Amino acid sequence: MNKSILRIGTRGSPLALAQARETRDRLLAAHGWQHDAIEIVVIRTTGDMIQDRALSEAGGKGLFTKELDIALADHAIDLAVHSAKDLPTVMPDGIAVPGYLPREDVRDVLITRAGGDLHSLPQGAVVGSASLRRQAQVRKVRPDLQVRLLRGNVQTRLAKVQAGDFDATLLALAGLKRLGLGHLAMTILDKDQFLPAVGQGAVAIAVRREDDATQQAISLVLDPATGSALACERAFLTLLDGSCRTPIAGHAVLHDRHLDFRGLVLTPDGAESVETFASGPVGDATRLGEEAARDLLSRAPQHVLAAFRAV
Ligand SMILES: NCc1[nH]cc(CCC(=O)O)c1CC(=O)O
Repeated sequence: MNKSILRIGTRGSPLALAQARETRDRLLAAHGWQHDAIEIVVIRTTGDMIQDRALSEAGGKGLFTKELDIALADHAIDLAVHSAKDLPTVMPDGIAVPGYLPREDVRDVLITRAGGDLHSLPQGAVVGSASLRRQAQVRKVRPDLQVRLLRGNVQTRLAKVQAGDFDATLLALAGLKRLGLGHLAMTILDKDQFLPAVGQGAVAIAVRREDDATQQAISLVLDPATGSALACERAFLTLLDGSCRTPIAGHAVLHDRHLDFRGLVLTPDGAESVETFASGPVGDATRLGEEAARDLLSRAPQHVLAAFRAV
């Protein structure tokens, strides 16, 4: 056997490392390989170095993937593991995303010191989030709350709530579970009231487009149901999202061979929102997401879409 069969590239955050290890462990189990057949290579990205402003202002999602794309192209790694939520809709030339690990729970959770849901927070309480989608959905439910920028990895955000700098924050349940923090005190937010981000809870694997050997090797751990849901969600986002400056949510669920998709755009203050639904056979995943996006573009008022048109 070769000394190191596959090299997995990842960011160095605890969540990124957990996702890379899950990918490694699934590959080792699926192939019956020895532990040393896969090496994890940590790569620092521009997104990891920016802590002081919203990433949407600093240049968007590619900030978390660029250095990993370069490492793939340079043959420094064979696959890169990403949170699907942080993946740009268009990958650079030569890089492909053949699929995803089985999806974790897609829901958001609310973390507070006292426990409880958004309605239980006192008037004017301070909620921290870096996500325009979460900020807008919080303001929609509770316009009286103060929503402030809170960046950093999951542990940093939890610590800021614990320290009293913020009364609450919102996080993906998937990330907490993958970090082994699924037992923390939290309130799980209903998907109908708090629609997740496109790709939330899914781990994407990127490879060199021409690297058939690696694509063959990872095919054993990819989940087709997650792939179909993500094809629909990402088609929706691709037509709508020129930037990540617009609060946007979208989620597809597969029942048997049938996909149900729901999409949402909001104004940043949450005062207005437009929703869309699409449903059809799983083979039409991409078309369903595109149809949902066109429906929103045709029905949403001009000012709600202003951020899309600006780019
Ligand atoms: N933008 C950061 C990010 N990217 C993916 C996750 C969580 C894991 C997931 O959604 O799969 C998080 C943290 C969070 O939103 O709580």
